[in-house]
Amino acid sequence: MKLIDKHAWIEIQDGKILSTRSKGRTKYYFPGGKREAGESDFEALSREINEELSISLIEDSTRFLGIFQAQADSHPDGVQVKMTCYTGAYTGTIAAASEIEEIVWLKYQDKHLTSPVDHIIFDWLKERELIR
Ligand SMILES: Nc1nc2c([nH]c(=O)n2[C@H]2C[C@H](O)[C@@H](COP(=O)(O)OP(=O)(O)OP(=O)(O)O)O2)c(=O)[nH]1
Repeated sequence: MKLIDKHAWIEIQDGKILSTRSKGRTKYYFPGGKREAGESDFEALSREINEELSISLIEDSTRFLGIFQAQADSHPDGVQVKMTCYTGAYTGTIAAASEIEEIVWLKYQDKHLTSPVDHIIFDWLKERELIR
């Protein structure tokens, strides 16, 4: 089984969760990406988040949330994506950069606009009353 190992940043404000859409895509994804050789978890996460959202994550505030796995969107059946999710504070102003075309704040009822692994994350957050 092929496994795509990713880190993702979960940012909730006012009960809504930040999500992104890349150029040429229809589904919304949580921001993040794959580790490059030699990077720590925080280095990988903060690099990806800076590239996609133009902000800097603050290392001391970063907290592990959970690991979630499902079929990867836009890949053949059986390819799974594993998302290691973190929360954390940041400096700067969120603005779409590089491949990101759109940034949205989604409610639980918007879950269907996202990928399978994000459905699991939405349910997990809703059970804990972290999103509305
Ligand atoms: N960052 C992120 N990736 C996700 C989410 N849900 C989900 O299925 N993925 C999948 C989409 C990508 O097809 C897959 C592989 O990521 P990748 O880092 O290899 O993607 P990529 O930009 O090279 O895109 P791809 O052409 O391989 O699809 O991870 C999500 O919420 N956030």
